[in-house]
Amino acid sequence: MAPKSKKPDPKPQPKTTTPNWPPLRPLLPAADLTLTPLLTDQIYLIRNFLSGTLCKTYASYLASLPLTTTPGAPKKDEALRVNDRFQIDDARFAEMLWSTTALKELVTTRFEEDEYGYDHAEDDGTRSSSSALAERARQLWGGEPLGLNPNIRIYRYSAGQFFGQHYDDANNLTLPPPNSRSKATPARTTWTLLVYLTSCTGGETIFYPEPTRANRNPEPIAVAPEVGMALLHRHGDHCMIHEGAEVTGGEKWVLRSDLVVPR
Ligand SMILES: O=C(O)CCC(=O)C(=O)O
Ligand SMILES: [Fe+2]
Repeated sequence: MAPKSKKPDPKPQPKTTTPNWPPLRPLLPAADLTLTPLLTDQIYLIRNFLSGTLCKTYASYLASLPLTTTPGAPKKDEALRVNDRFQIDDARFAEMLWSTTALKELVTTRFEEDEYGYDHAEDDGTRSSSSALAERARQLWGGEPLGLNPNIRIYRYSAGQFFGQHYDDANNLTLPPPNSRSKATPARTTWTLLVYLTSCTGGETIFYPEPTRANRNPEPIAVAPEVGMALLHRHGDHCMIHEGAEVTGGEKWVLRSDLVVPR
């Protein structure tokens, strides 16, 4: 009898390969976009951050990725959430999302334009000096913004799915060197970035302001997903408790990363 052939050595587990992300175009010109405060120092919106066409391309591309339904086994202290997720470390994509879109420009130089509905720096004939602007940027973002967290998360919520109330943690990470001549940068996350790729019924991201003496019962702030809208909210020690409300119709697709500053 022929000897049993030896089982081939188990193949090394294939690492999840980096997605072949569709190009980030068409995009609206950065000049047409603004970073609008919803709650100063806490929540900002960029409407039309990604174009409708691009969001359609992305939602159908992302549906081809191996999303997994959570919860698997919910860990202690984890928010109750039910959605389909995909997660990948992709520094190149994070850098593209930061630099080729309007995000970098809005976050580093145009973050206060809309604070009073107009660009007040020019009113008295003076422009804020670039060092004053940089200082205000550091205050707001918790440091000089370097880019986005390479940890890219994709969520799909179908009807009945949601993300229960929670706080987002700040995380330490090391940004890879942009080229062979530079060094890796120790960094930390300070703000959450959510980009809504679809609209849906329900599915609002809802923030719950802390009661104060002046307002013991503040109204929750609900953001309804809009195609292509980006939302930035402060996280870590200054995070507001928030949730992703249950989707009642359609699908809610979200791309999640975080703003990163030096540590
Ligand atoms: O999907 C949402 O609306 C919220 C997501 C969220 O809170 C998170 O990713 O931490
Ligand atoms: Fe969150």
